[in-house]
Order: sequence, then structure tokens, then C-alpha cells
Amino acid sequence: MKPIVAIVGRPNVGKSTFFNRVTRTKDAIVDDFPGVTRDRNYGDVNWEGVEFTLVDTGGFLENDEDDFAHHIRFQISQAIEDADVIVLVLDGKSGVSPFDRDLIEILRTVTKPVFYAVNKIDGLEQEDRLYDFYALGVENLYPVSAEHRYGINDFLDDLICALPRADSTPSQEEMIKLAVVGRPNAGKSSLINRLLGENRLVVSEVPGTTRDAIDSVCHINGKSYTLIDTAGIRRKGKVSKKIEKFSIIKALRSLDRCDVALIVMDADEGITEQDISIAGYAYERGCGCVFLLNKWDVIEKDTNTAKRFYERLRMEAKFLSFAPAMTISALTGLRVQRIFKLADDVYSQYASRIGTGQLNKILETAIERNEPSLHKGKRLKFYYATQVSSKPPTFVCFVSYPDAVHFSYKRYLINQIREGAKLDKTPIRLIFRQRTGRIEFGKNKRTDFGKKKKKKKK
Ligand SMILES: Nc1nc2c(ncn2[C@@H]2O[C@H](COP(=O)(O)OP(=O)(O)OP(=O)(O)O)[C@@H](O)[C@H]2O)c(=O)[nH]1
Ligand SMILES: Nc1nc2c(ncn2[C@@H]2O[C@H](COP(=O)(O)OP(=O)(O)OP(=O)(O)O)[C@@H](O)[C@H]2O)c(=O)[nH]1
Repeated sequence: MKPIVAIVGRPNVGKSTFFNRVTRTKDAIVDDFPGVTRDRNYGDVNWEGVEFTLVDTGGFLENDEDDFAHHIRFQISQAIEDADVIVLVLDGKSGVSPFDRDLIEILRTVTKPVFYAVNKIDGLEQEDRLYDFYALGVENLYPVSAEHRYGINDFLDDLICALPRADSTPSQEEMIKLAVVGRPNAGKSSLINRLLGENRLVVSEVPGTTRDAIDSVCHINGKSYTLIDTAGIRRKGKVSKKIEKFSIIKALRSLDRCDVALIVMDADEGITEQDISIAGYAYERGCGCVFLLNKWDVIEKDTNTAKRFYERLRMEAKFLSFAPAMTISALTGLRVQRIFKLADDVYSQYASRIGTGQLNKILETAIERNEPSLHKGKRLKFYYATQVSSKPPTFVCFVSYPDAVHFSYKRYLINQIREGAKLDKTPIRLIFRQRTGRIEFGKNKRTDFGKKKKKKKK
């Protein structure tokens, strides 16, 4: 699991520029799927082989009516609670503001590592702008220019040293890990309490991989499940007034650790943009997903109500068309026990491996049936494919020009794999890699290495 670094700071200091500068060093693993595109406020970074997730906590609290100072203080308190490392971005051009002093006072008391990036120092000659900031008496002060990359490398070199090392908990490996995510008030804590409380499940709490995380383990029908970081969620349920706001860091953290995400939505409120955003995170993280339309007890229904909900969901979250959906009520317990069965179905596909022979047969047939369009007047050649990992199933296919494979053609191939390998409920990744050679799909029937070698011997 990757550590999470949160960027905080007042408006206009250059947080987004900083975020873009740092995250642009990574290779994108996820495709832009129409419908999942939106302002990205988190990204994975790999610096010198060390991975972490950078979150710009600024952008997410849309429709917030609070004044900005309150807003930022909230943002910071959430980052302090949820992130592993905090980066306060300051404006080296406009200098220290009273508000910055305020934030620094809050951050001084934090036991997690805090970095202070003084931005808009566009070169060595501008470093005298730092004096003002030295007077604040904080450690870890870095002059940077997000725009010109000045100082960013030194900053990252030090940052990665402060990241907690990922520790693994092998005892949990065999269990199906479930994360319950959703927007505030969707019914997450009610659902977890139901899942854990009903049927007298054996519940034990085990510390999660992160500080403060508590996972709950339950045993049902001879199987064990880990419900990820239930502590935060269950604790929250006790807060009388619902002032909690959505924490992107919490959601990412759970999604990073889970096999299957249970995406809880409030059917009474309908499907909202924020629900779709959360679904988008789950998609990008490559989790298995199940949609749960909660509070079904309060919905006035006719025979088509559920159908209409599902249709709406399919339309809004096209990128998760493989995720099963079910209406439930955490309050009455309606269909709650069926969730385990649904999660099992998703997991068995999510963790599955299919043989190279079968995979190549599927692709070969698919390519023969529907040839890719020409690339600069030349035929695009597909060689062989193999599954390189599971959770989710990830396939690499060797192609003459990987970049020339059209998005729609890739979708076609993914759908063919889904159909052919019975992987209709899990995300699938298909990666194209460059290769030149003679053994090509559709041209002769030899698709895998074994056969190729045999041919050479002759
Ligand atoms: N000179 C200089 N200008 C910068 C640098 N980084 C950002 N800026 C400018 O500062 C302004 C604000 O940058 P943003 O990245 O939008 O700031 P932000 O903190 O994300 O702002 P909010 O979205 O309002 O919170 C823009 O006009 C940037 O071009 C820098 O390193 N040097
Ligand atoms: N009618 C009805 N109400 C529900 C159901 N599930 C939850 N609620 C109510 O919805 C409200 C929010 O439920 P919570 O379980 O606290 O929601 P949450 O997603 O954990 O909320 P946050 O802690 O804000 O993230 C509470 O008043 C619940 O009683 C349901 O199935 N039916």
C-alpha cells in the first residue's frame, strides 16, 4: 500500500501547479475512460523507485459554503488525521501571511512529518525571499518553483526518506478484503454494523497496516472477510451531528487495500456526482466493485423502480459497467447478507488467472473477426498475449505499434476477453507493449512462445 502525502495551503500559493509538477513524473497506468474524466486531485508518484500517492486536498470540497479560512483549517485537520506526510505550500512571492502563521501553529503540534514548500522561488537569485520564512522557526523548509521545477528534486529526495515503509500483514492475505466507501450519510456505518452485528458473526478487530486503522474480521459460511478500516467509519457513526465531510484520503486508503469495494449510495437522494466520483476512484484503483443502493426501505416503488435506478447507474458510471448492483437496506437488513455472495463472485474473477493458451485463442479469434484499422497505411500486428498479474487480471499483449491501438479497439478486445474467459464482473487491464517478430495473430496459427520455438527447431 502506498503512503499518502497531502498538499495543503491557502488559495493561489501554487498547490495545483505543484501537484501537477510532481505527479507528472509518473507513468499513467489508467486510461481515460469517457465519463471518468474530471479534475484529478490525486496521483501516484514514483521517485527513485519509491512510490507514494500525492493528494491535493484543495479542490475537492466543492459547494462548500463555509468561508475560506474555515475551509482550509478543515482541509488541514483532515490531512493531519488521514495522511502520512503533510506538505504545506507557501507563497514565496507574496511572503508570510497571518493566515500562514496560523496554519503553521497548527502543524507544529503534529507528530507526522510536515514539509514546508516555499513556492515561487524561481531560481537561486530569489532565495533571499526565504528570510521571512526562516523567521518562522520551522524545520524542513524548501525553496521551490513548481512552475520551473527549481528545488523540486531536492524536495522529493528528502520527502521519500520521510515516508513510512509499507508493512505487510501476511495473516490477512487469504481473506477477501472489503472496503465500504461512499459519500457522507450514505449509510456506511449502518451497513458495517449490520454486516458485523447480524447473525452473531465472529468479529475480531485487528490493527490495519496504517496507524489508527482498525480492520474487522468476520467469519461467515466458512469464509473469512476483512472489512477494511472500520474504526473510522464506526466511530463516525456515533457522532451525533453529521458534520463529517468526504475524505478523499480515507477513501483512497481503503481502496488501495481492498479486493472489492462496496460502493454505498443513498437511493433516497438518488445517484449524485460525488457517488460517481467515488466510483471513479475505485475504477482507477482497479478494485473489484459492487454498487449498493441503500435505504431501499424508504423508496416508493413500483415494478420498474429498481430497473430505472440500475439504468441510471449504468449510464452515469459506464466505466464500471462490470460492477454488479443491488438494492439494500442497512436499516432493515434487506438483502444485506447477500452482499457476501456478491463479493465472492466478484473476488473469484478478480483473483483469477487464465491460461496463455486460452487467452491467445480468444484474442486470435477476436482479431480475425474484426481487424484493427490501419496505422499510417500499415497493418497493425498483434503478436501474443499473456496474463502478468491478477487482482485485477492484467494482460500484456505485444503489438507492432502499441500507441496506435485505438481506444475503441482496445475496448473491443477487453470485451472479448471478458466474454471468452467469463470475466464479466471484474475490472481488467490490457496493456500493449511493443514487439516485432513474425508470429502474428491471424496470419499463422502460432501464437505462443512454445509453438514458436518448435517451429524454429524444424
Ligand atoms: N512565479 C511563479 N508562479 C507560480 C509558481 N507556481 C504557481 N505559480 C502561479 O501562482 C498562481 C496560482 O497557482 P495555482 O497552482 O493555481 O495555485 P493553487 O494554490 O492551486 O490555487 P487554488 O486553486 O486557488 O487553491 C498561478 O498564476 C501560477 O501560475 C511558481 O513556481 N513560480
Ligand atoms: N431509512 C433508512 N435509513 C438509513 C439506512 N441506512 C442508514 N440510514 C440512516 O442514514 C443516516 C446516515 O447513516 P450512517 O450509517 O451514519 O451513514 P455514513 O455513510 O456512515 O455517514 P458518514 O459517517 O457521514 O460518512 C442515519 O440516520 C441512518 O440511520 C437505510 O437502509 N434506510
